[in-house]
Amino acid sequence: MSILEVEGLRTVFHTDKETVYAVDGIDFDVAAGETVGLVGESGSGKSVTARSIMGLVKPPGVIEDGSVRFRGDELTAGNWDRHRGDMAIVFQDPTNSLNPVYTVGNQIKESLRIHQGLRGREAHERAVEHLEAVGIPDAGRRVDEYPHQFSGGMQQRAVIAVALACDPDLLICDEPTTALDVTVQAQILDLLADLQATEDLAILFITHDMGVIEETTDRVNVMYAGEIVESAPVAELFSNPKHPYTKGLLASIPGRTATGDRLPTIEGEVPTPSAPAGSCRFAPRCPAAFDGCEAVHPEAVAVGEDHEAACLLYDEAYGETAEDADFFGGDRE
Ligand SMILES: Nc1ncnc2c1ncn2[C@@H]1O[C@H](COP(=O)(O)OP(=O)(O)OP(=O)(O)O)[C@@H](O)[C@H]1O
Ligand code: NI
Repeated sequence: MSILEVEGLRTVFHTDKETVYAVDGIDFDVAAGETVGLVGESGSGKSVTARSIMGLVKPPGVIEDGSVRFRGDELTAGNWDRHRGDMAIVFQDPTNSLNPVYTVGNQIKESLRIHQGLRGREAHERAVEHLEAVGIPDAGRRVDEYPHQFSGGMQQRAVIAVALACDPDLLICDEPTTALDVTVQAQILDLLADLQATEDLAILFITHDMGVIEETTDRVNVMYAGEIVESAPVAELFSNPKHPYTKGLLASIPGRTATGDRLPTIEGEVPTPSAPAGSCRFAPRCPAAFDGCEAVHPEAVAVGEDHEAACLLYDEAYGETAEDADFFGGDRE
């Protein structure tokens, strides 16, 4: 059963200069106990998606269209408060998530008080348990320490403990390991996998790193300039990528392409979507683009079992005219 359903979500920013279609009509679901990935380069709309789900979009941003349902309850009708303890979010930088003037324990206890009505001794003991559960050694002592006394990795563990103290069903992780060094990053990913198994958590995992996606997720949504351009179960996406953008992201994983010491990367960067999509937003960077791509907006079509891509190469009406070349270094010498 899906606990989160996102349908036709459109979140725009009305700035003085232009309207930014940061999230432009996306659909995806997260089932109970499942880890769903949202991957794309910087500026593709991942964080705005997370904020939209959590009800954290602030002016000049507005959810203009679509639906976000938590266990069937429409959140965009202003119902976020009813689900405050059901969903939690962990951001990239733990230093911004922890309050420097309170002990780590007090921040967990605050969450326990609000969401579970626990106080005093009971809250204290539970806070220690939460720190132990996220792998903080000597938790009974460290519960009374301040965030600055924790290393970066320990701070992110503490942030996760605070998030879990409200006993959520859905945890959104927005680049939770990007600010950490590689070893610590791996430890945090292991921790999330363990927690998911023990707490039966659903996780929406946001990252720009395809390597992390492969290790962490069950299902992947690839995002580009406000749109989901491909979605599939993780093994299918990695063995049988369809969208040229996905192929480009995969080719940039170190060690994945056969030879050569230079990583093939996609040239250019994600454009700011400042007009409704009338064409493929990836076309200007796409090695497989053909005439139709600049004129027609591609809709998502089935390209395999439980696998969709929004690319004219796979649209019956257009794909015939294009050549499905093996670009991005498939057989590079
Ligand atoms: N407050 C804002 N005002 C105007 N535009 C915004 C605002 N916040 C985000 N955007 C725009 O929305 C788009 C998506 O941004 P978002 O932060 O969601 O990207 P992202 O995929 O999370 O990137 P990153 O990997 O860098 O975190 C970008 O074009 C960004 O400039
Ligand atoms: Ni982001």
